[in-house]
Amino acid sequence: MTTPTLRNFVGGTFLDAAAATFEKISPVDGSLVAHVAEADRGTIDTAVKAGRAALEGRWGRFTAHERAALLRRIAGRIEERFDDLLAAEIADTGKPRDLARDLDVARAAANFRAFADIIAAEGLDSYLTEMPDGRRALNYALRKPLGVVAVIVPWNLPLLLLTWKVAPAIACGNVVIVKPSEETPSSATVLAEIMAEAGVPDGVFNLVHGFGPNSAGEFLTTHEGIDGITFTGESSTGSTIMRAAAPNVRPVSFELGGKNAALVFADTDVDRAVNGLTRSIFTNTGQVCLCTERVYIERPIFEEVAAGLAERAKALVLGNPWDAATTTGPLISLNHRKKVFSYLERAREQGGTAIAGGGIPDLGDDLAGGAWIEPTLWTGLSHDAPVMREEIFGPVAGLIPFDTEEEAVRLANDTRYGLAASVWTGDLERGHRVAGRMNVGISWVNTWFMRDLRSPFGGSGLSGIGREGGVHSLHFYTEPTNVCVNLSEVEPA
Ligand SMILES: NC(=O)C1=CN([C@@H]2O[C@H](COP(=O)(O)OP(=O)(O)OC[C@H]3O[C@@H](n4cnc5c(N)ncnc54)[C@H](O)[C@@H]3O)[C@@H](O)[C@H]2O)C=CC1
Ligand SMILES: O=C(O)/C=C/C=C(\O)C(=O)O
Repeated sequence: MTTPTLRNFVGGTFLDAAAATFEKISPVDGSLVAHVAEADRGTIDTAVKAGRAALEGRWGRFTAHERAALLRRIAGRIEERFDDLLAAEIADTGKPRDLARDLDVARAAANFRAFADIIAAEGLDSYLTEMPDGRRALNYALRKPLGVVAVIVPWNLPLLLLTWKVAPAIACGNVVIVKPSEETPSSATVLAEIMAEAGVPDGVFNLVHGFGPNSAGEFLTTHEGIDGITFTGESSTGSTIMRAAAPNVRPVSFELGGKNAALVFADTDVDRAVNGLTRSIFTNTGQVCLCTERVYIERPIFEEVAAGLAERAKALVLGNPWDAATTTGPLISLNHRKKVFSYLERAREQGGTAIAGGGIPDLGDDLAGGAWIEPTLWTGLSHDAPVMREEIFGPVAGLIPFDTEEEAVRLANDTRYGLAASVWTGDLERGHRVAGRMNVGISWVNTWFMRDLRSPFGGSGLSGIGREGGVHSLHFYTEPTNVCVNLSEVEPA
């Protein structure tokens, strides 16, 4: 089979020529997945112009009802092209087939349907105003699209995160220029085809490939024609993008890293907690911003929970993503493995004990070139160890005992991140109380990653700015114009 060349999609057309291309390498075995056309400044400029033309043309006159119908057509087409998206996502990430099927691709369709429903149901923010002198007025806020929105996403859940932003942006009448991660260009390219097939007007969805600094990412975020930026990725990249947005005072929505804690109380159902924690530590090889990397366990059940988790970690099956038995894929790249492995080395140097994993597995010659790493759990580390403080973004967590609820809350909140937490307890009153005290955007009780797309999603501190989801997305992707109509017959002189 010939290696595909993935192209930029601008103004409704896949562009033929690109000055430069780069290679996408499989994290499963190091093989070549695709050649990818890198967008230069000129390509970004053409995309901005195509977007602006769409806003000024037919797209700018679409009603909310028409946009909702379009989103539903896109969702339907995603389902028809399900197998292509699945293959693309697996080729780029190496994630297990069942995970890509049930999470990534399924959520892509769900994202479009959810925002079709949300935009169709959206009402106006309105007030009947009564002035002290007896005059009355009707105040209502019209919501207008921001305009040309830059969408920049990472490699961990490429299609899920892309559609999580594209769906509400389009629902609100914007045009988008999306830049997937250089590590995961394939599913976004299939999505561009789907957009055309679903009848999205030219220029509404534009796709540019490339890297961050001195490449498509930087060219996009610094372009004067961009009206807003939505980004998911590393906190330091968010900071760079914020600087890029500053000269033109553009709004940003950031979903950044996390160092998420789980609090396990002695009154919990241990089997249930171990099930949930196994998912929360190891799903997608720990490469979900919501994954648990710190587990605080009440002392009386520490050994039991640690043993249960270690047993489950050792039972995970690493291997070919298409094998039904595989539960765990590789990390995204050898480069990322180097970073994750450095935490394992440091944990060992600092006296940690790996009760599961701790190294690089030998999966045979076929997979020797892949970015594999063992699911790893540490005990014996202090709360100040890098494994307990810094975002690792891999299948690695540290377990630490605690003695009181107050101590557990203090440890969990002792971080500059503020994305997610989970609380495991048989006492629901305690569950509500502790979940509410977590300084995070998302706090789960006796579960993890159970999403309602209408609820606010995002983090505080180093974990982000703003919330997306439901009406929160509509607020980011629109600019309100308040209209005040005097209902009285008089106007004071
Ligand atoms: N959701 C999350 O919390 C995620 C966190 N990470 C963390 O980030 C680390 C690095 O992963 P990367 O994919 O390299 O994250 P990253 O933040 O560097 O990249 C995310 C996206 O931003 C783009 N980008 C990078 N620099 C940019 C710039 N200056 N201007 C505009 N766009 C730019 C990238 O090309 C990519 O599309 C991981 O090891 C992990 O710790 C990674 C992915 C998701
Ligand atoms: O469910 C979502 O909308 C998002 C989940 C995960 C991330 O945002 C991430 O890993 O970055």
